[in-house]
Amino acid sequence: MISNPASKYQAFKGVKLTQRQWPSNQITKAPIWMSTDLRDGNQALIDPMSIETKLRFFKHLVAIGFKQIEVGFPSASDIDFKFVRLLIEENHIPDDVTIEVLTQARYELIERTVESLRGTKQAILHMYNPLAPAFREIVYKTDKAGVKNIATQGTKWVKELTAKAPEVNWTYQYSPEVFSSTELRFAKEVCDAVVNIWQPSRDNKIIINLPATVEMNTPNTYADQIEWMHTHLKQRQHIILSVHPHNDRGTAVAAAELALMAGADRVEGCLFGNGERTGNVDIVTLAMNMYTQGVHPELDFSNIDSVRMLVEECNQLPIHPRHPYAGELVFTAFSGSHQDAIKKGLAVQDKQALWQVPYLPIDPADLGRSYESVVRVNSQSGKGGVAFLLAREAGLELPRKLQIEFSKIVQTHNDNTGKEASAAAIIDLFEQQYFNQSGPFEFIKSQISTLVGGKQSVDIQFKQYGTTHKINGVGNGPIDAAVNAIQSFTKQTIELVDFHEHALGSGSGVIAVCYLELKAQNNMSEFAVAKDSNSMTAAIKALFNGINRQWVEPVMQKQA
Ligand SMILES: CC(=O)SCCNC(=O)CCNC(=O)[C@H](O)C(C)(C)COP(=O)(O)OP(=O)(O)OC[C@H]1O[C@@H](n2cnc3c(N)ncnc32)[C@H](O)[C@@H]1OP(=O)(O)O
Ligand SMILES: CC(C)C(=O)C(=O)O
Repeated sequence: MISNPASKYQAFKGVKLTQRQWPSNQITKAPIWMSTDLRDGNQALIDPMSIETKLRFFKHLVAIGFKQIEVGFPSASDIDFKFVRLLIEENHIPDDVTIEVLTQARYELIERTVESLRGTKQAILHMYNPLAPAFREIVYKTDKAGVKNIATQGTKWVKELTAKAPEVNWTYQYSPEVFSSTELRFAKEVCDAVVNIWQPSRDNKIIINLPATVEMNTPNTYADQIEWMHTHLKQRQHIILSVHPHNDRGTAVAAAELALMAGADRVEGCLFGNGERTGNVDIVTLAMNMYTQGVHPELDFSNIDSVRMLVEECNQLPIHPRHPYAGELVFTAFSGSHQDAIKKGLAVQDKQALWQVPYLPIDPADLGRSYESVVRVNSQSGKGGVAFLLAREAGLELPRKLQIEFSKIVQTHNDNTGKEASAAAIIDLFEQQYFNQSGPFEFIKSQISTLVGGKQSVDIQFKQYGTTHKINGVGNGPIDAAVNAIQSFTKQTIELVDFHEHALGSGSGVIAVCYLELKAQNNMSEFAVAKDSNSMTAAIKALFNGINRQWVEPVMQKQA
């Protein structure tokens, strides 16, 4: 990089609008979408698509709901010519879909383009030529009149040659290529001249497409340019005003959105932003942005993963895991505070109509994504995420203090491995730590009976270091009775701080999970957990798991 970029690059000068309207406007309906995946997208691929791949992609675009699809540049490539013929001859184009093809403003190319479309019901013939100063001077070695003449002469040829194929209902589209860096008054002059030659009407509008062939400045500048054209073009009522933003500065989506606010009726782009250099505007993001504002985009991305897989296969290019709405990781929170907020948000979401889950701008289910990947746990995660996974994957509803206790265990595990802990690994850790707590005591069975006067008596059979013992205790309730029995055997005080239980499963397979908060030797509390088909047995088993934990841990600490 150079120390003074101004010696090499100049700031782009936008149009001066004093009364701009677009900042106060809102997008309230879907635009006309045009997918150029099979043309602009295809021309930017390392290996352009075969006819079979194009057909597969085309069918998917139709299924998504595109009504206008640019299918190629038939005068340039034999594959594209054959593909257009195949679409027409094998009847692949639904009545409500119009195919579009691109051509340069050269007689023989327009002629071949018209030939490719013979016999179709309707078609958009799209002609382009660049108008911008650098192109005039460097590429065409001509002046404004020279490039204007290419546009007007080309339009006359289009008119003449399409008239020879009257079976087709023709729509003409003209693109002043590199509009984004063309003098606005000149772009208008050329577009007005083209419109004047074509003679559109209310029933047969012309498409004037204003490409940001190279994105030159902040999106508000493009919006100003579009609003200026929208308010200055002659015969605006006979024009469909279209935009075609590229993403050189990474702001194509914003540019398209502001352009719609500025008066554009139509957007050309590609799925996931494929296309020349940094790509065309990403129609998926644009559409889903509208959806999250309550405006239906009239495109169906309710199975976003299938669209992503199709596009990856056809383009042979990967889609970034953080790509908006579609990336593998976009609904995943690793960090503790995000997980906590998502967990709380999802817990109350069922009770309300409006989507309001913190950190998730859209319900993954609307895109056919599950909640499975919403929370993943690594060393950045907190108790919320761990508890969320245990609840979702194992049905375990941990009391808050146990969430804190167990998340420290998970944290240590993750710090040691330095890796993400899968849901299965977390469940395994929980099982080892709480359900399968080994130690000197092994619960065998228990029996509870009610004494005269209402007190509870419990008989417990267990092993200690392999020797079977039978004990009895009496208390105000079965757990109290069991605590008394164990205390008199171990000669240690067991202090029960809190008790939680919940059912797990349903029908005849339902079991109880019991969580006991016990006061530990260090005066801190510690949890003991167990499950059983009988809820009281679960509680007594939990007591044994608890004394095993308290017994074993000091020994383990000594060994360590
Ligand atoms: C921004 C965009 O995406 S535009 C679309 C770009 N896509 C493509 O180019 C893919 C398909 N294109 C091709 O395969 C080829 O360009 C073809 C077959 C159409 C033409 O190939 P060639 O005849 O070899 O010409 P080439 O593409 O090199 O074009 C250069 C010539 O066409 C002229 N030209 C370029 N664009 C246009 C245009 N839109 N209208 C009229 N003339 C044009 C140039 O001035 C140049 O003329 P010159 O030879 O007198 O200097
Ligand atoms: C042909 C035009 C619309 C184009 O692809 C561009 O300018 O990027």
